[in-house]
Amino acid sequence: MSAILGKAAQGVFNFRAQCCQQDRQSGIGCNTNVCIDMCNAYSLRRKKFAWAGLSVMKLSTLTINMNGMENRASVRCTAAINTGTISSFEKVDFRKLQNGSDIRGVAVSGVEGEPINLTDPVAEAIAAAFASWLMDKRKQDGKRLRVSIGHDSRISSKQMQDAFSRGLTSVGLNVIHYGLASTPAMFNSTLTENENFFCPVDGSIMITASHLPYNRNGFKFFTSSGGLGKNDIKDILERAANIYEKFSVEKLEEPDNGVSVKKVDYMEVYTSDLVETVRRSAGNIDKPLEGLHIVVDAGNGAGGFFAGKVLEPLGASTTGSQFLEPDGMFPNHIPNPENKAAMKAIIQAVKENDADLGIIFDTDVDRSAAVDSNGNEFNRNRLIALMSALVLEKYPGTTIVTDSVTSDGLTAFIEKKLGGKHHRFKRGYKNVIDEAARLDSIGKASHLAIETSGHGALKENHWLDDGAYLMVQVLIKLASAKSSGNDNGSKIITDLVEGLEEPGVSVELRLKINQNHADLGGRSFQEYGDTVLKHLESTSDSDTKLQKVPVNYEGIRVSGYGGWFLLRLSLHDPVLPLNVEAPSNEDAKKLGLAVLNAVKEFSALDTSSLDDFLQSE
Ligand SMILES: O=P(O)(O)OC[C@H]1O[C@H](O)[C@H](O)[C@@H](O)[C@@H]1O
Repeated sequence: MSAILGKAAQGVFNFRAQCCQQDRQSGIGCNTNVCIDMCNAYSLRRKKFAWAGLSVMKLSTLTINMNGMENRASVRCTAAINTGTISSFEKVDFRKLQNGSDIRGVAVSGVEGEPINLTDPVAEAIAAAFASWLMDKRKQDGKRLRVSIGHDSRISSKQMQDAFSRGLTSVGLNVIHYGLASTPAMFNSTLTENENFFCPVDGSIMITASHLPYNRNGFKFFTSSGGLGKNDIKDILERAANIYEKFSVEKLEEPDNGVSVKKVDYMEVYTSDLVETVRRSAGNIDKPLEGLHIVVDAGNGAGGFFAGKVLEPLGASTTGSQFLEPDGMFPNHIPNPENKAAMKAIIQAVKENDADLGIIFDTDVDRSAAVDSNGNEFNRNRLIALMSALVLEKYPGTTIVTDSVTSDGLTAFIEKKLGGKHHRFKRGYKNVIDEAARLDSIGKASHLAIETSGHGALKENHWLDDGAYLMVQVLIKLASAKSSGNDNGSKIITDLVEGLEEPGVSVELRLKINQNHADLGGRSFQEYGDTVLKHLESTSDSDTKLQKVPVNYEGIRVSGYGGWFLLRLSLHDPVLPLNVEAPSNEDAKKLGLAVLNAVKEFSALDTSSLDDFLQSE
């Protein structure tokens, strides 16, 4: 199989190399968007493409139509055309595309210092590599594997989708396009039993870079066992680098692979499942949210469906919902519930519309947050407290697994008020989910894995990391309160987090490690960061005002001055994020100063954000 894979993958790349070579010769410049259409014409209709006849005018038309951007301002179309101009076969360090358990890169030019590294050939190589990984994992029983592809609203997503599709079909996999979709829906498609929608698929890809700026893009991969982990991604990128290396060596051969490429509206299936879940839990009432006013803010990402396809069928009014239309330039605010401007926008929408509830999603809808009718946020610790309360009503005593930056007040709330157990683990949604599943599998019942970032997964939902499903839990609570005669809007939700102690001050400062600094002395930034952390640990041990937290899974977490700090290594960046929580600014500064005194001798560490915090009023 791998021989076929190599051959087929080379076929596509050789053809693309020819396209782009002719492109250069014609003096037009290598426009990747045009190559897309040629290669589709080639691999799907198996016809050779006549390059010479394209005029510059036609190039633009093709690009605009292919990007599905007909309705956008012309300035954006121009941006997209420019972004397609790349030198396709430059050397690429595939390892650099790994971002934890995701792949992320720059897909659009125009941002200084951020050259494109997610070109079409790179995406095709990754697709072919994913296919080979999947074929190794699955027993095929002679059946052709099928893979679903969805994408968020980014301006490069459609282009990436087409490149990915070519990479998969080139090695003989069937492909089903979902178009605009959410990350959780893509995972769901590996579980759905519905042949009308070609489900379940053997594997699934979401094209997204979550909340990152418009010029980035990336891939998340799923099988029915869940999202791929770090090691799988490393494996796929190594395979992709090999595939990429080999092209332009052999002559083009037409793969006789008889693949099918289909398009279905899978979001229809996913959203009707969510609707049915609420109806069922509310006692099979058709419109259990009738009379409630709920506004949604999708930040122009992929989450706009939640208003029209989930809330309205359930009877809620969604007037005043905002930024539901996809726009990959994200003109209103960053689609990220951790972003202050985003939260401000949804709070304002709730207040202006006198709504009962506000719901906000990130770009690809694996994260969410809510706002009650008074504008109180259910975000970060408060979101975890709310979800813990809902989950512990159903599963008393269960363990809630969270990331490492959660507050002491949250632990007290989960354990003392709700009667559950709090297992504060590491940052990273995949880490949190895997840990909850692991605990559960060894008999320590765990039903919720959730991060302060808004990622959350329930055991009952296959540990699927789904911002929409979290909000469905809130809707179920509102619906069942309504059906039992409690018509107080979101008050029932607000009451659930009563008693959660919140810190007076909570800050996150990100201390950068300058990788080119002589103080690293040949060490990696991880090694350097570890040395900083060890030093902080020993200075904290000798400070009588500070106590190291006994159970801690990442970085150095220390209690003192009525609060705590955590210094740890970022999952992705050469950065040591520092979280500090304390009853007052004064106490927070004492904690910050303890950190500064310990780390200031490390000259490659940029402590300016901590200095600024300590000097602030
Ligand atoms: O370690 P950091 O740089 O703070 O990033 C950590 C965060 O990275 C991404 O946003 C992941 O989606 C989160 O699950 C994770 O918690």
